[in-house]
Amino acid sequence: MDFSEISQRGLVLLGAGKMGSALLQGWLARGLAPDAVYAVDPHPSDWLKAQGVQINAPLPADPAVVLVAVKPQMMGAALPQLQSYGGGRTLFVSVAAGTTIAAYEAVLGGATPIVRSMPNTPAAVGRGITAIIGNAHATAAHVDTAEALLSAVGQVVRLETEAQIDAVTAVSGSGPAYVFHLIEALAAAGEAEGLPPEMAMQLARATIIGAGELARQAPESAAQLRINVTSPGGTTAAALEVLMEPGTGFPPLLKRAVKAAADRGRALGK
Ligand SMILES: NC(=O)C1=CN([C@@H]2O[C@H](COP(=O)(O)OP(=O)(O)OC[C@H]3O[C@@H](n4cnc5c(N)ncnc54)[C@H](OP(=O)(O)O)[C@@H]3O)[C@@H](O)[C@H]2O)C=CC1
Ligand SMILES: O=C(O)[C@@H]1CCC=N1
Repeated sequence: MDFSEISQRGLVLLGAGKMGSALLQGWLARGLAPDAVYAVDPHPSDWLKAQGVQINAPLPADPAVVLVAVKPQMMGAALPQLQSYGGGRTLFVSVAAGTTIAAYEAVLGGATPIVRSMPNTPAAVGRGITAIIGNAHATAAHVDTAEALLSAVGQVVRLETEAQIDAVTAVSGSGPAYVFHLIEALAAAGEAEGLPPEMAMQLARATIIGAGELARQAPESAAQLRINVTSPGGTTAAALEVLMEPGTGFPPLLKRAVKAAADRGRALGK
């Protein structure tokens, strides 16, 4: 990405926790000058302090971008300090779950260019996926800038409507937690079948990583990759009979889980 405008005008990073830091790491790796970044965070981490960015310093008058990465619950306290940037040349990019574009516009003014996004934590290793949607005042160039910033940590998809973001949050935003829980549950099941705990965890972790990498590289669909593991009358078929059981298997369970997450996202937005 060409960071020249951000280098000249600066980027304010509001909240340098897990997500803010993952993004910052991606930008710095792509060549953004550290001193163009103004991080605002009440408790800067040692990692942040070592990056050479400005931390809780006086903010620039006309930053190119404000990236909002505080928890939705902190938004009410955090956002008003940036109100003076509203309605001007500054692009706001939000990664917060549940905070709507309308909520930003209520604080910053309707004429503010805003891109709402939903990334996920694999961004920390450059393998995230982020969905983005701009408000009426976000030009194509603004959305391109947001996409460039977010693609520093992985893939980016563009949404057609803001309403889709609650489903995105429930699938890919929260999704890494489901996969980590799958590792935990698979390891525990291996222990129950007699494996030592450490070995069960090693096997479960390597299996999720290996299957994920195969899903990334292989041209086949996920369904075909599943079929490739499944010998007729074999062990996988026995397990899949349980996991694909109507009413109790993975599909209805994940449907309930994803719906709960999407409902929570919608509730946070009220
Ligand atoms: N974690 C995830 O998987 C994902 C998170 N998100 C979204 O990203 C946002 C951040 O989440 P995450 O990084 O996990 O949370 P973190 O708690 O790790 O980061 C939030 C940071 O904001 C800081 N903070 C609190 N109050 C203020 C303030 N007034 N001004 C500036 N900074 C402040 C916090 O400091 P302190 O801890 O000291 O209070 C913390 O360092 C959330 O809105 C979440 O919805 C989106 C996608 C995925
Ligand atoms: O749990 C949350 O609310 C955030 C949003 C997606 C992942 N973490």
